[in-house]
Amino acid sequence: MIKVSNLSFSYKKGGAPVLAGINLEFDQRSTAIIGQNGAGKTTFVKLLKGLLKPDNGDILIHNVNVKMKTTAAEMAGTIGLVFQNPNDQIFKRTVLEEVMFGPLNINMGKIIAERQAIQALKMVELDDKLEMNPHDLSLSEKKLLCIASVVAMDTDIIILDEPTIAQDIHGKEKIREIIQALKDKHKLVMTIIHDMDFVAENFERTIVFNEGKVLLDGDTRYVFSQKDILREAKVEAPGITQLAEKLGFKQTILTVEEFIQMK
Ligand SMILES: Nc1ncnc2c1ncn2[C@@H]1O[C@H](COP(=O)(O)OP(=O)(O)OP(=O)(O)O)[C@@H](O)[C@H]1O
Repeated sequence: MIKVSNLSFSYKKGGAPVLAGINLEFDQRSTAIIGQNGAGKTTFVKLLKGLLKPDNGDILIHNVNVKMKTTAAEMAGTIGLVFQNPNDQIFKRTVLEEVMFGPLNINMGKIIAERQAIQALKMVELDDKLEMNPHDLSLSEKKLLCIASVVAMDTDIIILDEPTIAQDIHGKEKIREIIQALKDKHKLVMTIIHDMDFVAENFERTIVFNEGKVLLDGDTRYVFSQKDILREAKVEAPGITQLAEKLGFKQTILTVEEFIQMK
């Protein structure tokens, strides 16, 4: 679905690279991108989305080079990106207008755009707030609204930047269900996230970024078994994984349910 070759980027011309020599391929496996603050994760997804231009290297999405996509609508129809901070994304006067904006922008007709928007708002349980001003929603609801705005566009690739921040247990459960529904529709769901329990429970593949490079990449279970490399990247496996390891479990445990079964 996505092929990234030899990708490099720096914010200042001739400055230190924020990303250097990234080679990655993405298929439909749900993928978490982890790594310490400043590792380059957000920069990487902005490059995928075409919001930044690479200094070097290529990004092919469905075999088309991102460089060749010229209009905002063309880019928007390919990848949906939900920003970490909803205030960077929200700008319309009502919840419904906000979620219809994306579909209309990629040239869906008004009737279809409204249907898509209402379906997406049902998914995040905000369909009873269609006429509300988005800025009057709680932070948790604003984040769900931003997810709905991207889901409504029905792109094959959906990237969520820190979706679980500001969510309580109910909000997290809702996000879990949304991710599962997107996976069931064979979408590539990618997330940048610091919540390792959520990674272990929901993502098949995990990529560890460190100082602008890919340090580790593989099935989530394999990645969380590599404790020395994780330490180098200054990230920790989930608590339950570490506990099982300390208790001498041979297999890498990812969830409480697995832990109970293995006991
Ligand atoms: N607009 C910008 N201008 C200049 N430097 C930037 C800009 N945005 C990010 N950076 C720098 O690029 C580096 C990588 O930042 P990036 O936001 O991609 O990291 P990250 O892994 O997503 O971090 P976090 O987990 O904190 O979101 C950091 O050193 C950051 O300070």
